[in-house]
Amino acid sequence: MTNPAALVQSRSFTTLEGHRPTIVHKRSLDILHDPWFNKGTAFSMTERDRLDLRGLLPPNVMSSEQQIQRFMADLKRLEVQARDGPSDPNALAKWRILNRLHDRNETMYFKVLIANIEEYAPIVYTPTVGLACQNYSGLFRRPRGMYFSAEDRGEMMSMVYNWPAEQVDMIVVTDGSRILGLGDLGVQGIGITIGKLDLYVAAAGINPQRVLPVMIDVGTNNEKLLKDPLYLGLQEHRLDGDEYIAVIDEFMEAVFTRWPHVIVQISRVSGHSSLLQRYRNAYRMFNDDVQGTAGVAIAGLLGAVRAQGRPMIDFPKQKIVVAGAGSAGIGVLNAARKTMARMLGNNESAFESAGRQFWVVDAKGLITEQRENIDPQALPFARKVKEASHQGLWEGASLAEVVREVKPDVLLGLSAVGGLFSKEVLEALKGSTSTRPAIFAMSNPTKNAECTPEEAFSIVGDNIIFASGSPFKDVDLGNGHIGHCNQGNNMYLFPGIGLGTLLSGSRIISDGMLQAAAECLAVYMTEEEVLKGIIYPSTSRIRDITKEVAAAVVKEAIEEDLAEGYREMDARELRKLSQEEIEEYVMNNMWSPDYPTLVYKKD
Ligand SMILES: NC(=O)C1=CN([C@@H]2O[C@H](COP(=O)(O)OP(=O)(O)OC[C@H]3O[C@@H](n4cnc5c(N)ncnc54)[C@H](O)[C@@H]3O)[C@@H](O)[C@H]2O)C=CC1
Ligand SMILES: CC(=O)C(=O)O
Ligand SMILES: [Mg+2]
Repeated sequence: MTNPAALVQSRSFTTLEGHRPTIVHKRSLDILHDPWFNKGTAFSMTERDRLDLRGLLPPNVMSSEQQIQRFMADLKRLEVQARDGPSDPNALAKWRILNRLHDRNETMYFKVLIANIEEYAPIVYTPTVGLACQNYSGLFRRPRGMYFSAEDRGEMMSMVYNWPAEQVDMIVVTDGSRILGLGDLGVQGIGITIGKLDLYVAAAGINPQRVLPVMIDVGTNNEKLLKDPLYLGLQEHRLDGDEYIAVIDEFMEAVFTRWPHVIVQISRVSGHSSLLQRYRNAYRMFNDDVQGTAGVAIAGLLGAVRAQGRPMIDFPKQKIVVAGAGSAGIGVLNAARKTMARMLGNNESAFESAGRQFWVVDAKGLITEQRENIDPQALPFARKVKEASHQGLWEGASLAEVVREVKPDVLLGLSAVGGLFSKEVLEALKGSTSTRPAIFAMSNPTKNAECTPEEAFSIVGDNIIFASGSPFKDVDLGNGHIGHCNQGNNMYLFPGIGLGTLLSGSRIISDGMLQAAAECLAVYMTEEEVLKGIIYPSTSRIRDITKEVAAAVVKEAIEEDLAEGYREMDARELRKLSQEEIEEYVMNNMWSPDYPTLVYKKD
């Protein structure tokens, strides 16, 4: 609505050239992607509202001086090479190069990623994505995804319309509170949602135009970030309680109003279990840290039983020590107990006796019923004091003591404490009663792994099963033998759970669908591979395993009568499909990175 006469007039009143407004014929992302007009984080709040930019930038408005400071700090940091452990000193540089390609040409980016997934999954996902999140204020260039902040309360329903895509299939959302095992990274946690969605595209073939990374910035309790003048997020302490829930409620309502068929994957949020219970029957959503991790661990635990040359049905006999009773650990414990109970007859007494197979150690040691202020989630796994004392154990016994007394078949870590499986703990595991003890050092990123495969094989012995959350190289055991290092990461499940849910059209993600996904992964490896100690596929097979997982999820949704169909495949047609046809249907709906022919058409 610019009046040219008014413009001419305003010119005669202003003395400084720079005070004249610039007329733009663009809005929203088109401005952010235009180097002539883009101001990045320096767009003021009123400009963000005027130009439909609200939600497309991190919430903290920066001055141009601060922007330059941030850029210079980042440039200088290059000189002090950012390292992610000894494995790859150039990891962050690779992340930047890939990120730039992602911004320029998505088709080419995903072609590169899919063709070299084994090499670049560790860059766009764990471990390097953790480093990228830690350095995000410096690495931030072109925004990707949406930001909803505590200050956007009351506005979210309109803000979602600032996103340019008419259809969104997959949202991964975080509040940045617990990024991998790296703690509270606030707004910088957006990086993990981008990394997870990269895997949705690369592994599940979700169309990249239909994915949306989301950061819900409710503040941060990271004191360093609260004081950093260059931090991009809200510099307030985190909201919690009802205020926190109200923000997430508003977000969920907004995205499901605009995109009723979207699937929301919650990742690394603070109110993990209550949020899951709050939304799982109302929305198409799941929590990958709780449910995805549980499924991957179950598949691995069953693989470890097979690797001992025993049938999977022997799983309920396994003695399992779990280090870490947070969202991931409790998710695994509940799922493992249910799986055992099902194998034992699925009744009350089966469930009771399954519970006795677990010993849980957290930061305060062994959890028994004597624990003060016990987390209600951990309570079902607390050992009875009398039983513990018969075993020579007590409330708060150390991990090494527990391993020494229990002599477990499995030692599983989800503690985020690097090196927790110390020499003493691994020495104790040598006393395991298993013919082939299994070690799952599942914490991410690399430096948080409870132990390395070298430590495990060299201390416990060659005849073990080893898996870690972040990738490590196999170990040369000498004499031509290889100690396999499996990657036990929820990335083998969440893309297939999302794709299967999408293609089935199920309105919710049921326990049965999650169980079907885990069972599919558990039987994916051949007997021969499992006996060699290979219990998870290599990343190079992630597209294939994802297709299988998605097909298993579709099948289960049909069996549970939840499938409502997708596009022209309605519920009736879906029900007629054979197993092979379901797989074909899944494959035919996976996006591939090929250039389409473009034709210009006026709106
Ligand atoms: N491999 C995978 O697919 C996944 C791995 N993870 C990893 O699991 C780790 C934990 O994640 P969350 O459960 O979300 O964290 P959390 O913060 O909710 O829980 C951490 C738990 O570890 C316990 N802990 C701390 N110090 C300990 C010690 N010295 N000994 C024993 N336990 C100790 C704490 O008491 C707490 O129970 C992270 O490193 C994360 O990256 C999480 C999800 C998936
Ligand atoms: C893999 C993953 O989701 C985590 O470490 O949190
Ligand atoms: Mg996670």
